[in-house]
Amino acid sequence: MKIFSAHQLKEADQITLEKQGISSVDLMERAATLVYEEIHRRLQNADIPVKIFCGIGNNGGDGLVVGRLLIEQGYNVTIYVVNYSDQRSSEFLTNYDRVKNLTKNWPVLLKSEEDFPEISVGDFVVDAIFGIGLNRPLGDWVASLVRHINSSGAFVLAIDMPSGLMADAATDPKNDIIRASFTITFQTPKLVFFLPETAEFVGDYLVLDIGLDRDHLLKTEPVARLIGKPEAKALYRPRNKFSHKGTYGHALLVGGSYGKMGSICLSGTAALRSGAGMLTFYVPACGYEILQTALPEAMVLTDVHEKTLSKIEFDLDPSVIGFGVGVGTSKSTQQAFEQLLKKNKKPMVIDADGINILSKNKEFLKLLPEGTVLTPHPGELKRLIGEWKDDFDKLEKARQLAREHNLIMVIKGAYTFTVTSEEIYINNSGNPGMATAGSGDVLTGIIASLISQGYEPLVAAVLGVYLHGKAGDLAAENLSYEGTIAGDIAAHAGPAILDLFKQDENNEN
Ligand SMILES: NC(=O)C1=CN([C@@H]2O[C@H](COP(=O)(O)OP(=O)(O)OC[C@H]3O[C@@H](n4cnc5c(N)ncnc54)[C@H](OP(=O)(O)O)[C@@H]3O)[C@@H](O)[C@H]2O)[C@@H](O)CC1
Ligand SMILES: Nc1ncnc2c1ncn2[C@@H]1O[C@H](COP(=O)(O)OP(=O)(O)O)[C@@H](O)[C@H]1O
Ligand SMILES: [K+]
Repeated sequence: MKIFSAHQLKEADQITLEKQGISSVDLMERAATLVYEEIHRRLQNADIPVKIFCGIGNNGGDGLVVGRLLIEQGYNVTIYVVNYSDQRSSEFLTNYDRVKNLTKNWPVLLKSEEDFPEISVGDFVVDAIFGIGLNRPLGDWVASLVRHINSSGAFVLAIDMPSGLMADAATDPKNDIIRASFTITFQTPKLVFFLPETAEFVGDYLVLDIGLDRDHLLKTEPVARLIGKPEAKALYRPRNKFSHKGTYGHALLVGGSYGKMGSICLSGTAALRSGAGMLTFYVPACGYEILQTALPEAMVLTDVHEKTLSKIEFDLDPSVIGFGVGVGTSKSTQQAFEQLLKKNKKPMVIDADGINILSKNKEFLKLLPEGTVLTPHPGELKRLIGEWKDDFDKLEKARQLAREHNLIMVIKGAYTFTVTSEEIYINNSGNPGMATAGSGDVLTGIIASLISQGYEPLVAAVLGVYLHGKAGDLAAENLSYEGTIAGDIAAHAGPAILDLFKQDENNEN
């Protein structure tokens, strides 16, 4: 699914109005009617107080329409107008009159803190104060209204965006932002729904297709793409009946150290479980028996050194090299990595201490082959690109590094972002059960495996991240979040591939 900026959405609104020959009041009616239907479907005429807080722009206009439709349906609704300015939009005004015509009363006007109504835990609050038009922090009393709503404990449904968040810019965490229980958003989710600093304000979200012009949206380059099952399925390439193990490449995983051989074992298991034709480990000598025993399908080459890597030399022609898992950052390992980079031309996936070594030796970056995939978690990323001011700054810095060295940056998190010099892909699978030691090692193995099978590194990263998350989801279905460990994620890589072709009841990933 494409993610558009506020500017792009406003442009699409305009084009839609022209092409469909409708007014913006009509489009607002259409969009807000869909919101009303969702609310009505959930509340089923329950007798709970519905309190709708409307701004004076078009987000407020949506709130007025929703309020009118709920009143017509017999709900117990109070509409409040958050009168932060006199510049009411014309769509707001049209719907303001429509509410008056229906109820014979004007909505309740809020102009300062003294006007705030009581909000009880059992109320159903609708936040229609600001949508994608917010472009600066909330003013004084509006900010305290947001605090008032947040501290009420009531269920809060945000229309389009939680008020206080901007669609495509960072919000200072000190600012007040509606903490929505649920957000119903129009046409596409917004970028801030997925960023660690802002995602928590959105709650669960639902995207409503409000019928913006399809042709225009199709040809508009989005700010990011959300990768769910349909997108992942489109990337998957089925196997040829007459293929053999050579068709699916030979993955070489270099890493491990004394006491950390499990990490590379997890990567290797995931690599084979996601389809690599052959797998060789290159590890310190102490890993030999461990790996031959734990994963008999793999071959093992060893370093002369017992506990850490000191010289990476092998007589095979790998399709991909995965480096860094459990490898440590000793001086000799750093040197061995440098020597490997100097002679290697094969695609690479670099994780964990491999990234830490790059951070300590920035000059190694220019030795990386084109399209190298780096898979940092936030700590590793910080060592690599330095501190960031906010999530947008982080994305920009990651993008700059990607551009400078032709890299694919897989920034891991609850929503993993894959960033190239041009594009952003946001993964929509995975769960908190994956916050467990070694789950990142599994991802390294899956991405290396897909590259070894012939997928382009970017496709391997995007599809690999999706399959990894889905494998975590399938594992947690049987084992619970708490009971899922990294090995279970690796074991479910195959079921995650099978799941691409399963029809879902609710059409979600
Ligand atoms: N036909 C359509 O277009 C459709 C639109 N739809 C709905 O419209 C929503 C966007 O509406 P909107 O553009 O009117 O912006 P909204 O978020 O209501 O803000 C109002 C104005 O407030 C201002 N402002 C900004 N920050 C401020 C601040 N901190 N403190 C005070 N004022 C501030 C700023 O104006 P400014 O002062 O910058 O000139 C801004 O314009 C969208 O989210 C969706 O819900 C749907 O109905 C689908 C069809
Ligand atoms: N809450 C979560 N939701 C979805 N995925 C998660 C969550 N927590 C962790 N993950 C995923 O688990 C993996 C953790 O990787 P990492 O931090 O490198 O772990 P390790 O170093 O233990 O292998 C990442 O792919 C990340 O996206
Ligand atoms: K809102």
